[in-house]
Amino acid sequence: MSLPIFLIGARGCGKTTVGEALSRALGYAFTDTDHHLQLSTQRSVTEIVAEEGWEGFRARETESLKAVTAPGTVIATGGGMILAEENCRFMQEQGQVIWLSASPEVLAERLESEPEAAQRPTLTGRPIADEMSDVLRERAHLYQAAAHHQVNAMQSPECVVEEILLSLSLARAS
Ligand SMILES: Nc1ncnc2c1ncn2[C@@H]1O[C@H](COP(=O)(O)OP(=O)(O)O)[C@@H](O)[C@H]1O
Ligand SMILES: O=C(O)C1=C[C@@H](OP(=O)(O)O)[C@@H](O)[C@H](O)C1
Ligand SMILES: [Mg+2]
Repeated sequence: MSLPIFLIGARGCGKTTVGEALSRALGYAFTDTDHHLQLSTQRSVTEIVAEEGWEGFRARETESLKAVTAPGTVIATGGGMILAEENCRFMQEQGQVIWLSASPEVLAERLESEPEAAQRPTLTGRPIADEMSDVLRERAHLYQAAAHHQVNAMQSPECVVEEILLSLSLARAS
């Protein structure tokens, strides 16, 4: 059985972009917890947060994670998925968890050039570069603790996919 692969990491690290490419390389299905949430509620992340607050969004995010998890699937999670211990435990038990790691400067640069406001309402109300520093300071240890493998997300999506495939094959061989 092919265990699901969960991609975790901060906004802009490439979970959605790399996840699609990884699924093609493996012949797996691809799914994204935020896309699932948007389809099932017919609302954007920004609309859900405006109507239900972050607490409401986080509860829906946990439901979404469980709904999309299946064998032979690459799952791009939202950047805050690791905030709930329940989600971390679930991902670790169900499959392989990969952290796409990048510096706050690289993340901010990507998000400034393509903000996708409907997907990414502000988390702190601060300018994006400051927000990404704050977020990584708070969350880096959570990404690290949740992940089976850490990969460098500051390279082309093709190279990130290669590094993930290498990590998975090395883990299988050991
Ligand atoms: N490895 C990469 N190199 C350069 N740009 C990237 C890379 N991965 C993603 N991007 C760009 O960064 C932005 C955020 O990517 P996305 O996949 O939506 O990240 P996430 O799902 O982790 O928030 C998009 O504009 C995407 O094209
Ligand atoms: O970091 C976060 O808390 C969030 C990241 C977003 O997903 P991406 O990481 O795919 O942008 C989305 O789930 C929501 O805006 C919250
Ligand atoms: Mg995404």
